[in-house]
Amino acid sequence: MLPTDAEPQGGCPVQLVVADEDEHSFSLQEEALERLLLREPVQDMSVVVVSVAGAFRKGKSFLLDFMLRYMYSQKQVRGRGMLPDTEDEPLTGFTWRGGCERETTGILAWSEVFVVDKPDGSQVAVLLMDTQGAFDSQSTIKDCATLFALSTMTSSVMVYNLSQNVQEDDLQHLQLFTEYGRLAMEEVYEKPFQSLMFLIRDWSYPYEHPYGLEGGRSFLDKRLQVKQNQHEELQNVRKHIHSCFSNIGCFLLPHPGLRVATNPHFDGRLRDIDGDFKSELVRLVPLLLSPENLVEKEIGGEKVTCRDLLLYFKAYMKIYQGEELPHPKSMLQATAEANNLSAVAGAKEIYNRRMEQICGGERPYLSPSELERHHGDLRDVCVRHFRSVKKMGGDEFCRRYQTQLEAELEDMYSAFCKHNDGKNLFHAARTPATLFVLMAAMYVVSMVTGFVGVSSVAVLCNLVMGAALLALCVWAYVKYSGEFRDVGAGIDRVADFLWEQVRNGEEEEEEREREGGRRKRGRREGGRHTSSGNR
Ligand SMILES: Nc1nc2c(ncn2[C@@H]2O[C@H](COP(=O)(O)OP(=O)(O)OP(=O)(O)O)[C@@H](O)[C@H]2O)c(=O)[nH]1
Ligand SMILES: [Mg+2]
Repeated sequence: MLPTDAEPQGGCPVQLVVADEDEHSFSLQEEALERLLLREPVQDMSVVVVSVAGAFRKGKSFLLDFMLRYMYSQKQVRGRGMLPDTEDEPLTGFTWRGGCERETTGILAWSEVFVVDKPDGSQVAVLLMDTQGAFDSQSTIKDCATLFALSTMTSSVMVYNLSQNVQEDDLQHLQLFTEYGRLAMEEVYEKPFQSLMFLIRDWSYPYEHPYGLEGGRSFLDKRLQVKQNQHEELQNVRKHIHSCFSNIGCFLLPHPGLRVATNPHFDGRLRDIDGDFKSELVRLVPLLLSPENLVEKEIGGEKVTCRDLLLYFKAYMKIYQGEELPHPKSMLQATAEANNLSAVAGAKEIYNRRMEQICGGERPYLSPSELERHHGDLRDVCVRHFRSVKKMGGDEFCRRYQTQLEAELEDMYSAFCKHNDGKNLFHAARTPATLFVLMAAMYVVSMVTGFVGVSSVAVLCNLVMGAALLALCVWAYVKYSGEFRDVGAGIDRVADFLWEQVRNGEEEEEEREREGGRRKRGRREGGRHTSSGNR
């Protein structure tokens, strides 16, 4: 048994990842991590990282403190047990407490990295890590996924702490969080993570599956079994979990007794803990931490040293702080988004199909006003269709997608307009016609100015005519061959510009004439009024 003075005196919990509650962001305490991992003699040793993660308020930190006791007991007297001689020793280490509000935030590690001699003679560094509990009322799904994923990615043994049973949603969350972790890993490994230990607390069915590792194995085999006639959704979760971890185990732990669970003054002393719990705990902790069972952290089949772990931590953190990863969402939000997106896609499909029938591919040119009328009608049909599809998320949420749909329909409309314009023969012939008119005008002006003797202007006109002829030839070649399309587009732009100038000139002229006509009519009517008044 562990002597009292072997309690974790020297060490303390060190915050490695700090959670910002308001911003829902995380930051790595690089200095603390460096102090922890870059110290002699552990920095070049292979590292074993044991972390405990799962929902909040389920005794994770409490369990880690027993692991600490075990590590200190190993350090002091080989072969001694993990429980202290005295039954009245309070449990210290990672901060734990009773009550319903969360305690641990971010990720913490124990300040002492333990050096352990393995039976094969090698020395490894053992790091214990505590993680913020998932699903507390202040964290979003993304926060929970980030911490869980970071914990999984950096540990060699991950204890998934569950209460009473393995529910389907426990598996679904594990799937979501590990997928989020896998996404952040640059290289794709067949089995990206190492050991996963399902730890079921307060196991109440020892008559079906006995406490401990063996009972856990038979229970988990049943739970994670992939069956032929199982629904695809259930199969996928199970296959995913099997594909993520190289080694999966399960341990069934009994309830520690009512004093542990409900007494506000319980301070962790063994006297208050049920015998069954203590005897199973003594079997559980060595399974994870005894020298022969230690699992060294590997990434891509390579053992990781403390120094490497520091680099991995920094790299993973950078990815989670960046914007390139998708945001994990709550089940309802993800479903509502999928519903709305599929309704948007359905409405767009209707619009596209009908517009294709009206003005698509082989259909002849349609007047722009007619096209706009069709677009208006169809837009209403599509929006009505979108609204009629049953969707989750509520009115306000759906309105956002309706606005998105309307904007996308306008984009599609402008693409159809362009396509329709392309079928207008006169539109297509605008560039050669403009160039041709330009050439003819330059020819006439050059003839007249040459005749009158202003030869410099005549030469200039000839030059412009030559340039227009060259542009016409190049344009024709581009249209025929489909090469140098940028040059063709440039010529089109110049021709359009000239065309618009001439048209603007004509419109201004017409406007002036109309204005003049109105004034004349006004004067005539004014004259008529005064003459009738005189009469
Ligand atoms: N029912 C039950 N309670 C336990 C068990 N182990 C510890 N507890 C009690 O659970 C309470 C919470 O313990 P913590 O270790 O602080 O829980 P935690 O999971 O770290 O909580 P957060 O840090 O808030 O996520 C304490 O009152 C413990 O006494 C257990 O196996 N079963
Ligand atoms: Mg805790």
